[in-house]
Amino acid sequence: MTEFSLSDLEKIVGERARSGDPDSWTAKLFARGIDKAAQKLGEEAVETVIAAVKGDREDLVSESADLIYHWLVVLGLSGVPLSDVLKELESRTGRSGIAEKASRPKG
Ligand SMILES: N=c1c2ncn([C@@H]3O[C@H](COP(=O)(O)OP(=O)(O)OP(=O)(O)O)[C@@H](O)[C@H]3O)c2ncn1[C@@H]1O[C@H](COP(=O)(O)O)[C@@H](O)[C@H]1O
Repeated sequence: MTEFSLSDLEKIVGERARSGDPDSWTAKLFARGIDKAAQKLGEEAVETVIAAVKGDREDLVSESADLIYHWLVVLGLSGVPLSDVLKELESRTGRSGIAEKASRPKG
């Protein structure tokens, strides 16, 4: 299991966005703004769906990586930290009772 996390990628995206490096895809996307970044996110989502429906495992992994990267770019451009999304997801575990069920003794 890799140690690499979404939080690591969020940091890289933030650093590359601020780098001004002409070779950086991240810096280019940030310069082009939210409309272009959101469009790319939509395209990667569609490509991920196609890979899943085709049952192409290799493409599904690759397109999922593109999707998550572009999603973090859109979050960054929108000023939404990843931690806000994780907090929202965490709050939903309580809503469904999964967290309580997991800690309850069996039997
Ligand atoms: N994870 C990614 C990542 N996934 C996809 N991409 C880029 O996303 C782009 C999408 O490719 P497409 O073919 O869909 O787009 P395109 O045809 O080139 O562009 P358009 O014609 O649609 O405008 C490609 O240029 C990919 O290289 C990524 N670019 C960067 N990262 C991460 O960001 C880091 C910093 O990258 P740079 O900002 O490029 O230094 C990298 O080390 C990676 O960790």
